Amino acid sequence: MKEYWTSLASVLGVFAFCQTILQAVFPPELRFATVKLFNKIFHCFSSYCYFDITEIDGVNTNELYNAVQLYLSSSVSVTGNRLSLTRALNSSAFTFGLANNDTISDTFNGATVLWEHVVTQRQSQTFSWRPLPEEKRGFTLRIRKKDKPLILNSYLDYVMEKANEIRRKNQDRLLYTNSRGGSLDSRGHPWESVPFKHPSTFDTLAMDPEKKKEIMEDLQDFAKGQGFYHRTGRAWKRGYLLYGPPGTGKSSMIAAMANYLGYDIYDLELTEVHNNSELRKLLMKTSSKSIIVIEDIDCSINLTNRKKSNNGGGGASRSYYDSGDIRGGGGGGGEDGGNSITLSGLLNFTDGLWSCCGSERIFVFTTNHIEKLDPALLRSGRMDMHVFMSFCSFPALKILLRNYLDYEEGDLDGHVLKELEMVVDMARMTPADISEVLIKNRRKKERAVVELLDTLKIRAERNNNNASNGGRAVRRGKNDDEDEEEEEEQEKRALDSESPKEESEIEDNCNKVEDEDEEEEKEGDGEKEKIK
Ligand SMILES: Nc1ncnc2c1ncn2[C@@H]1O[C@H](COP(=O)(O)OP(=O)(O)OP(=O)(O)O)[C@@H](O)[C@H]1O
Ligand SMILES: [Mg+2]
Repeated sequence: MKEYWTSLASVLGVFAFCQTILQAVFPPELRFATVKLFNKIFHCFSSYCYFDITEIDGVNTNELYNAVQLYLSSSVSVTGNRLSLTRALNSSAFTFGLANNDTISDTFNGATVLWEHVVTQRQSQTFSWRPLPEEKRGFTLRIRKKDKPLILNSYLDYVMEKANEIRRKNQDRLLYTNSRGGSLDSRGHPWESVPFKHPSTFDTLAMDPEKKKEIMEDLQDFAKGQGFYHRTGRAWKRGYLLYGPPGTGKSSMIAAMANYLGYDIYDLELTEVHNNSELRKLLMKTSSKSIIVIEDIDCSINLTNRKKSNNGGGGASRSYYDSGDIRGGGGGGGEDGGNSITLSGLLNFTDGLWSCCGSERIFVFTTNHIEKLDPALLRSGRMDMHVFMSFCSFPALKILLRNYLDYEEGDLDGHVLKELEMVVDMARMTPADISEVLIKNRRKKERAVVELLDTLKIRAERNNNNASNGGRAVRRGKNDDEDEEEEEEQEKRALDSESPKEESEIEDNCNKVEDEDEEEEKEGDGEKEKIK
């Protein structure tokens, strides 16, 4: 035993001596080259090749890393022994993942591959312009050399496709916002995200069925149109402009689109963007299969060369200038601090070369005042589809009755339906107004219909009277904003003063229905007693 320890000590001694000589004689570059050479020799004799898929690729987040993580989460949950388990904030689903530095094998077309999740601590002295995550994460894929030409590309395509499928199936889509201003998070993202759970779908959306069908088909064509866009040399993107009065379902339509296609939403708050280059960076950080939304575009950018100052209502704390710029009120640049996005910057965002960095993206702009938009924004090819979200029509009303009261076409009395049809267009009520009436009385369906009919009739009559007092409307117009605003104010005040009357009338009618209900109940009780 003693002899064994003596020989071990002498071997270690010789090894240490050689190392000291090596360090003393050879410079570090040579030592590094020697290690590299050894590695090369080792790889020559190894029958495997390795591919590193790092989480952050230079400055961008590597889409493949996220896809692999998702793809493995589905297979890991079944087979793995050691799993990492996460649940994102507000998310309903648990996600299984490969634990740090753990491995899992997978088979594809008869070949076996091995995935390793590699997590290492980032060295603190690493210099970076922005804060980096403390850990460096990545996956290493090991494939037999002989399998590499056969499977590598098709396997990675398969992984990407599967990951997309899983995401869509999980319904785990994200709503991104740039409300943090220009600052980046530790992974270099300017966007913050929350799980997107808006329940609006094309089924619940009250609008003309023909128009709805057209939009759904257009979306389907777009989603399946990779080949078409490639063949025709067009960027794989599409623009929608949704316009119409408040409460007609523009935002609901965006949610329905996202739910229909399974896309994420990027809700771009222009008032938080300080200049064109920041806008471009935001665009670069959006992923494919997403909808990029700018709501109330007419309020975010001055397109009419009118001087107007905004006192900060509704989050639009900006001043507007003749140049068509918007300047960041809170951007620290003051009026002339150089913080501005221009209309051309915005057009480049949707249409220029930068708009193609990524694919399969839909741009949606919404506005209540299409007439205020610059023709450049409306030019054909820029916003491919202009969708007018109108006041509630009769077909849309039927959808609301079905959704809120569970009334199908034949359930309602034909006479009531006819009456509804006659007044609904003239009433010019938005689906939002109508759903308010319905939701208030959803437990008493008949009362809901009576109240709705009364409200529609009163509104229709008022609109009729207003139309016959047309002189007022002619006097207005002339592009005089102050007049316009004052008239809006007056109408609002008139509306307010009318509403008590409306309510009392409606109340009377509803009381009638309630009395009838009570009588019916009494009769019913009487009958029950008789049966007893
Ligand atoms: N077409 C519609 N179909 C179903 N519900 C609707 C529709 N339009 C409005 N609503 C209801 O009214 C609410 C407000 O609608 P929404 O926010 O989509 O309107 P909007 O057109 O985006 O309004 P704004 O111009 O003020 O942003 C929705 O939550 C929804 O319940
Ligand atoms: Mg909206």
